[in-house]
Amino acid sequence: MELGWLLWGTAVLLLLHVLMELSPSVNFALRIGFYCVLCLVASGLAAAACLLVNGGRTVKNMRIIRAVVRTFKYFFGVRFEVKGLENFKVEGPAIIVSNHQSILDMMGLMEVLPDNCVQVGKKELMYTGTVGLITYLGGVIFINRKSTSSAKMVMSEVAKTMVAENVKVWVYPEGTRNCTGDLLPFKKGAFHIAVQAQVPVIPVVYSSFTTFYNPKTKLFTSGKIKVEILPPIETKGLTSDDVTDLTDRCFNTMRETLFRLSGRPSEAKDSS
Ligand SMILES: CCCCCCCCCCCCCCCCC(=O)SCCNC(=O)CCNC(=O)[C@H](O)C(C)(C)COP(=O)(O)OP(=O)(O)OC[C@H]1O[C@@H](n2cnc3c(N)ncnc32)[C@H](O)[C@@H]1OP(=O)(O)O
Ligand SMILES: CCCCCCCC/C=C\CCCCCCCC(=O)OC[C@@H](O)COP(=O)(O)O
Repeated sequence: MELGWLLWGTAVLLLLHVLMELSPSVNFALRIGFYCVLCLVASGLAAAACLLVNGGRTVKNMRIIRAVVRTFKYFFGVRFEVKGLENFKVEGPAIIVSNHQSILDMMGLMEVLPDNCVQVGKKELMYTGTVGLITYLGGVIFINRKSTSSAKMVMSEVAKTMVAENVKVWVYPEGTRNCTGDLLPFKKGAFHIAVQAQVPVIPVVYSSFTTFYNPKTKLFTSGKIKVEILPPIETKGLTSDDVTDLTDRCFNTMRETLFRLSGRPSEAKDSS
């Protein structure tokens, strides 16, 4: 009886392996499916740990979430090469901005996440079962992207509480996932908060995933992600009139870094 199950199990695994070798789209679907199942199961377990250790919604839970998510890279053969971690060592609160390529970014986020740091996320994440529960318990700030006025109100409230509670806030200023190897224009919310709270902006750049991950071509193999934490950009003395300039400066620095980390010649070099 047990031998029968073992044989069936082996046969199913072999079949999946052959299918994955034969068809890139099956390979892609299975790997992404596995990632989602892993997130859902790990979130359930982490949520129980968070409730037992910290009792409810608090940024302290991010330490537990970070420890769990840091094991995910071994399942997918993803390696990280991190530079500039010392730039996170600024005293007190800060706004961290980074590029957002895929749902896989949660691995890169947790790889470098400093203590006392929460993220801004779309409110739809709350309805993803255990993943929604863990984002809630971790203190993620939910915004309604369909309502600019309510998103702006939440962001302005964040500018006040982050200073009072000494937390860093991680924002994806592109506002959506973008896996093209370039950046989308930045939305200004993160930079408004930084100026309102008079806290530095710390840019973080992840190299392009396109060599090992591309949902359009159904590519998902193992690969290396370079991460660079750039020096903080001070905002002391800046006013709302300076937000556009601050946004542009940050965008240009991050775009140059993205191209350098991804081995793509920058526009300036292109035209020369
Ligand atoms: C254990 C296992 C676990 C496994 C799972 C792991 C889970 C781990 C937990 C971690 C979870 C992380 C979750 C990450 C989720 C990532 C996301 O969801 S990304 C999507 C959501 N994020 C964002 O959208 C952030 C960036 N967006 C912005 O900053 C936007 O500006 C906005 C505030 C949302 C508003 O956007 P929009 O409505 O599109 O309007 P704009 O064009 O940007 O702005 C209009 C206008 O208003 C000005 N303005 C913007 N903000 C402010 C402000 N705070 N104060 C004053 N004015 C503001 C802006 O300048 C524009 O005016 P202008 O004249 O054109 O300049
Ligand atoms: C009971 C309901 C069950 C629902 C099950 C849903 C399954 C979801 C399972 C796993 C998902 C793992 C995702 C980890 C968190 C990813 C956060 C993220 O990257 O969100 C994307 C968002 O930033 C940008 O959104 P868009 O690019 O604008 O879109």
